[in-house]
Amino acid sequence: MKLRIALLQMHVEMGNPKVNFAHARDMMEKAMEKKPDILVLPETWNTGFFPKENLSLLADEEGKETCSLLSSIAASHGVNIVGGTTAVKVGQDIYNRSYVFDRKGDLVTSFDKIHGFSLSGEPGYFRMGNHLSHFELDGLSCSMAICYDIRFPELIRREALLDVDLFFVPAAWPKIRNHHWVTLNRARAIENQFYMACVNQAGKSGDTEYAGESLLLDPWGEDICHLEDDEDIAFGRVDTDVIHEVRSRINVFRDRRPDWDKVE
Ligand SMILES: NC(=O)CCC(=O)C(=O)O
Repeated sequence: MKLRIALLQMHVEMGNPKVNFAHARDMMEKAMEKKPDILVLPETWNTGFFPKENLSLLADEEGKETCSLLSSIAASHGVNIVGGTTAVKVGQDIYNRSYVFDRKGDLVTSFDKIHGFSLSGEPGYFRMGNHLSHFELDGLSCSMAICYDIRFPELIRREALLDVDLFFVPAAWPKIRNHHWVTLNRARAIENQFYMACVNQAGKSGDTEYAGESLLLDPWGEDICHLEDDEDIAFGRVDTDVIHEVRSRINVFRDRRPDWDKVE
């Protein structure tokens, strides 16, 4: 199976959801000129990561505005959308949440970021998730982690054991640690032998300069496409035959020792 992925490396205006919703719509419409099968957005593209003074006022109530926009673009263009994340308010709680829509505009799944980035105080503002994500798009087995989550290989491996073909990573990763962003994503792709669609914010948002460097990695950890630091859209192809080829040459899923903790 072969699918074309569009990585929407977006600049996000801190604390300005109105501007960001309009901008996300424009970028999705622009990406659709090349008719990809899946659109992928970055982390917290509605509010920025994240406006501490008024997050509760700015977060999307029940995710309604996010879902309405993503669902309408998905249905009108017949495209799958991995909607990055938005700050979503449910009752008194705020989640860093991803919504995924299929080509009909139906909600496939939602997923909440698991590890709060304590350096930015995220756990004090967001309620973190407790569930793995696993879903299908056009018959492709998919999963996801959000930004800081990629520093936790034990989480990604648990997801990978669900026989994942394509792993998504929406992020708001600063330029100051861009080598961590690229290296960690590449390592996760190599060790789990799946494709990774990693989409970061670009440019300055609030006080932070984001790395950009969104990338589509193949199961050898090689770049299929790799953006620079400016806002941009990249396109690349995922081919499940490549996954089978890689796993038949070095079959870590067959050779692994889940009983390792009993080895002396
Ligand atoms: N948005 C984030 O989770 C930032 C993570 C990050 O900057 C890091 O892990 O380094």
